[in-house]
Amino acid sequence: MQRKLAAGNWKMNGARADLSMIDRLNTSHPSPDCDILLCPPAHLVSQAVAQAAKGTLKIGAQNCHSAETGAYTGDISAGMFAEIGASHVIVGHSERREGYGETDTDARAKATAAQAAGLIPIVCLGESLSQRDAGDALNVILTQLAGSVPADSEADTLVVAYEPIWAIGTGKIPTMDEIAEVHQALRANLIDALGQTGAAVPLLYGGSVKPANAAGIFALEHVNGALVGGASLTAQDFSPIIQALSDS
Ligand SMILES: O=C(CO)COP(=O)(O)O
Repeated sequence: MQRKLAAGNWKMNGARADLSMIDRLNTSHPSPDCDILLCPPAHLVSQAVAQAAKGTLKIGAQNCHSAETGAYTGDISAGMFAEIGASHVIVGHSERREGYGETDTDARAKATAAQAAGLIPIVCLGESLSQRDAGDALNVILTQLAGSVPADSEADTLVVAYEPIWAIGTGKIPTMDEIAEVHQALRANLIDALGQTGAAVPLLYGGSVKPANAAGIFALEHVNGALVGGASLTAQDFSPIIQALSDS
């Protein structure tokens, strides 16, 4: 069985005071097969780890460099995030692919570096609206999967997140059939590539996940959790999503 994961990506939002929501999330008790993760901006990771230490909530980073150390002004390596207590790192997010020209090769290099440092990479994939309208969504997503996932991943060293670009921050989500079709294809391809490991890799859906639509999404086969942006910024919105996943 796959572990479930409710992951919050704060993106470039949040201040120290907002870390108080960690105490509220840590008092929720999801089912034992369900993990909760918050990925605040880099400057808050260390303090978030300290604040989360009393409970089971995990803290991750939103990006890392693929090198261990070196002359990369402004960058932070996976090992550095591991040293301060992070457990996961998001790689290949569409906002990195679109805004910084990151490729599948970059995403795989970062994921490989994360695994080497003991972090679990959350590898993000997703099509644009024009790619979906052209009937190319599955092809795009499976090409990204093949190019972005490290070949020697294990079930407990990899998470894959399907995030259609047009659903991020828009309030629009694909139909349940569309999400199910993509997750089914991701599962089949991961099994082809990784054998039984591929059957156990957690698959997340991301893009406008809200308290109102979470239960329907989590009821789908091969959806093992969510990567949540806007609705992870407050405990009021994130808690019911965690509860829906725990109950699924
Ligand atoms: O990009 C996302 C998470 O990584 C999704 O963001 P929203 O939940 O705000 O649509």
